[in-house]
Amino acid sequence: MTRKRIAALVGNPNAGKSALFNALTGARQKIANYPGVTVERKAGRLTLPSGEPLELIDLPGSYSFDAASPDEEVTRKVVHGEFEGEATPEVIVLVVDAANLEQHLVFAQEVLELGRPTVVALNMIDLAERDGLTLDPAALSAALGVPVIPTVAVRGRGLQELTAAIAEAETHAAEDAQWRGHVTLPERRLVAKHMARGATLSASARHTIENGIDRVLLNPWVGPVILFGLLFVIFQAVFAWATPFADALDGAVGAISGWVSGIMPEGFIRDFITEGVLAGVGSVVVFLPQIVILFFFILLMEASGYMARAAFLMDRLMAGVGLSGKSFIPLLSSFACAIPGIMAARSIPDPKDRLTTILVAPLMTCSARLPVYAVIIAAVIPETSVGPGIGLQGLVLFALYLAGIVGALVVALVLRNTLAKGAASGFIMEMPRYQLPRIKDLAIGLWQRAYVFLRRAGTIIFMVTIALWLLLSFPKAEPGESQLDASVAGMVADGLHPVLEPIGFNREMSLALIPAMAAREVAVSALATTYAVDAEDEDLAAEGVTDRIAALWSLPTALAFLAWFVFAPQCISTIAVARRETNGWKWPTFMVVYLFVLAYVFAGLTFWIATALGL
Ligand SMILES: Nc1nc2c(ncn2[C@@H]2O[C@H](COP(=O)(O)OP(=O)(O)OP(=O)(O)O)[C@@H](O)[C@H]2O)c(=O)[nH]1
Ligand SMILES: [Mg+2]
Repeated sequence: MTRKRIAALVGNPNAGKSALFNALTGARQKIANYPGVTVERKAGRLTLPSGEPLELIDLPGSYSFDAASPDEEVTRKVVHGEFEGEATPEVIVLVVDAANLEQHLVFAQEVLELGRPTVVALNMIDLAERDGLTLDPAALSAALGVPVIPTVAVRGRGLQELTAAIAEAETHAAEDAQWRGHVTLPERRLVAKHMARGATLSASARHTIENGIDRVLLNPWVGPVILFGLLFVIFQAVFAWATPFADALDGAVGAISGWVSGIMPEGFIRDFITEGVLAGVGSVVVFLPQIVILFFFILLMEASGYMARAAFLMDRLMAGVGLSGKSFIPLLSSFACAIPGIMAARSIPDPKDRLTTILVAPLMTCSARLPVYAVIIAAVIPETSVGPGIGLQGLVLFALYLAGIVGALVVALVLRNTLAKGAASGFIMEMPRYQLPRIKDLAIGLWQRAYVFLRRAGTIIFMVTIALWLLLSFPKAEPGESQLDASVAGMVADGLHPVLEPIGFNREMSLALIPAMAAREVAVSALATTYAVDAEDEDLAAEGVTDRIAALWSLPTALAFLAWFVFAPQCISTIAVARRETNGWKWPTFMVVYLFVLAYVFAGLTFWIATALGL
């Protein structure tokens, strides 16, 4: 048996490599309309026309083999066969953006100089047409000395031809190796210019609309206002739009719980289902609508091309704290989850910039905090409006996100002047073209996020909540004694509570913090389960966690809890990823310590100030 052949997708960032990879292998790698989306190598399987399988590798985008950033380093290593545990790819699929040909042909020359069997995918032909360009693939093929296949990755156009060419390329290795290029960058640029011209049959300028939009969105005064307004709308929407759906889900969970109580005899199993599964896990699942709405906006920003504009707008602010717009995208990705955010920092060339970005990424409000914020806000912040269309709850949510952002900027400023000293590096990022998001991509993206959220609820959140429920349920309380007091969990809470009491935390909150280290949402399910187990009668047990918090917590206590969650490093996976990305325990340890200190101090300040103000 012969070894499976390998082909690698290589090209500039944002050329559509991952889109092609997905289309060819049926994978679901992340694609988005800004440079630097893929930061790791990913392998998939492609079946050639002969029926033979081929391993296709998706790689991070690169401007040159003189790797500047860790993600480009991966590309260089894989292509040169220096990547551990992987053979050198036989075929290179060079992906170039048809609408950006001149720019993409610079790196293309470097790739062709390797003299390997290469096939060029002239991708984004549709965008080139939109821009009024008519290209001549045959002319380009003649100039490059390798086959050129026009493709539209996102519509599946040209895939068969590309697959056939990949199969062919393997058998014509020697013939393809005729390219002998130029060595210096200015020379390559000149060659790229000539080749792009030679491959362009006609060009009519149709850039005006795009430039017009950018004149507004990138305007130094108007641009930030629009960005800020957009973020504001997002957090209003998270509350306003989600409410009917969240209420419906909440009602459904309550109804199921009532039904189970009705048909099942009293006892261990019934309590397990109602107090552990439904009250606990159910209290997290009801936040699905909020999560979906948040991701709807994030995906929209990613797909349209606005993300890179936002990075550009933020560059000046970021430079003020010693970072650059390059850090903005990893930080904004951390709104979803700090893990991909920290990994996205691989596209930052400067090691100290990158380290600082990794260390502050957990301060950005990840989506796992959303259920925690939402439950506390719903319980203690009145549902009033403070202006036309501006709800107080959405405003508080916005303020919490803002607190995380400001915290990250301040910490970055301190780090850049102490531990990770250095001047702000320049910011160069190409602006991707605007695209209308495709409904199908959006739907798949939302489905994936919803699935991730529900899978978390069904696995880690479920298991941790059940473990906590067991600890809460035993030993059984004597008559007249509260179940929380009697249980093992109660004893643990008693141990931790003295440390947290000065900053206004009650016993249930202290207890909830421990399992929440596994996943932040568990703070909600832990509180819900604690209150369900500890409820003295059926009526109390039927109340949701929001009502119980509203009844039992003072406003300063609730605000202190929110402040804690803005800063606390409540997530073990993030710590693990930080270890992997910084190659050691030193920086993750530092990260955990500084975040806990900030959490304690700010929760305390919030509690004391709120109490002093008589809230
Ligand atoms: N109109 C159009 N859009 C495309 C095409 N191929 C990809 N895109 C879009 O272009 C953007 C970039 O695609 P990706 O596949 O993420 O690009 P990439 O080369 O993997 O980028 P990096 O991972 O950052 O190096 C996404 O928004 C895609 O939806 C195409 O043929 N036509
Ligand atoms: Mg990619």
